[in-house]
Amino acid sequence: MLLVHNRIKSNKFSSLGRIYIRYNSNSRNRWLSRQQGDPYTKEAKVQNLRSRAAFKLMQIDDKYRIFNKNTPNQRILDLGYAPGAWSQVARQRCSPSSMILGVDILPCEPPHGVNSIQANILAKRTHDLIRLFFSKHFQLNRHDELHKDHGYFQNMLEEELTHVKDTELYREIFTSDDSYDTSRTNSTLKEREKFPVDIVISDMYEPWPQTTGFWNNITNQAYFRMANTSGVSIRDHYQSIDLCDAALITAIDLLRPLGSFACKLYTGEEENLFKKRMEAVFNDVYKFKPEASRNESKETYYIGLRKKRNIDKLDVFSN
Ligand SMILES: C[S@@+](CC[C@H](N)C(=O)[O-])C[C@H]1O[C@@H](n2cnc3c(N)ncnc32)[C@H](O)[C@@H]1O
Repeated sequence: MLLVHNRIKSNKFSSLGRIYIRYNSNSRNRWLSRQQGDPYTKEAKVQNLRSRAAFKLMQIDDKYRIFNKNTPNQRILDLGYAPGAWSQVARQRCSPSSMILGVDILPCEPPHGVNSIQANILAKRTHDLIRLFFSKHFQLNRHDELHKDHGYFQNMLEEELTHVKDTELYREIFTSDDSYDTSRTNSTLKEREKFPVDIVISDMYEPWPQTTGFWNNITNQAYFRMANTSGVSIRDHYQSIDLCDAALITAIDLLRPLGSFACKLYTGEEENLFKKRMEAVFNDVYKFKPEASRNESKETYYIGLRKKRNIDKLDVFSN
């Protein structure tokens, strides 16, 4: 990431003082010419996919069969979903009755048939919102169809959380382990409510280049809060490990036993430790570099299948 003093570059934003700019013009030009000649970028346009990243997930799914069109009512959580290409793939490859929730720290209009919230996955409240979104007990807007097509219901979800958080039923279902009243509902249902997600996919890391709309100087500076790849591999690796751990913790907390997981990692010296943590959570763990991932990129993908039961987070992270 290039730190510049904005006044040096341009008078336009001088009152805002310092800003971070992700690209200098050379690296931006390199990026643009690579994109222009890239067959996956072209094909993404033809197929109306929001980015070439879609093909990486397709290739992961072709090999490991994460999605299943014949399984109804699946619940899919897409972490770092913006601009939405992975969610589009999930939408295409899951049954129409499946629910997909995209979470991103950036604002983004989700693709058709996908819901979204703008939230930081590192915050516990984000986990609460995700659980509430997928909950059968507290299902929102049963009567309207709004949530089926659009993601613009975040305020309703936040409001609902404020209302239900202190209720006994919420505590019983979401927070207590032992004192749950099984006469109210059976234990399978309880497990489904506590671990409501069938598939977690995470491509969290670099944001897509923004060509329209807001720019770095918007008031809440969302662009600063995420991890941009810097080109300095050691920095990229550690930031990536943090986000992979955040995705793994989300999977421990919200993914159902036997559920599936896929996440992107920028390789580096802590990769083996991450792999061990994956092995503590999933029965089958694979590392895979899809063809659509550029050779020169340090990204690789970890796939976890058949999540184990009764995982102790402390055990996973004390290795
Ligand atoms: C490479 S993009 C994802 C591309 C997406 N999978 C697609 O196919 O369109 C990575 C995304 O991760 C998001 N991100 C980074 N840190 C995050 C965090 N802590 N919480 C939520 N999203 C985050 C970024 O905002 C960015 O949009």
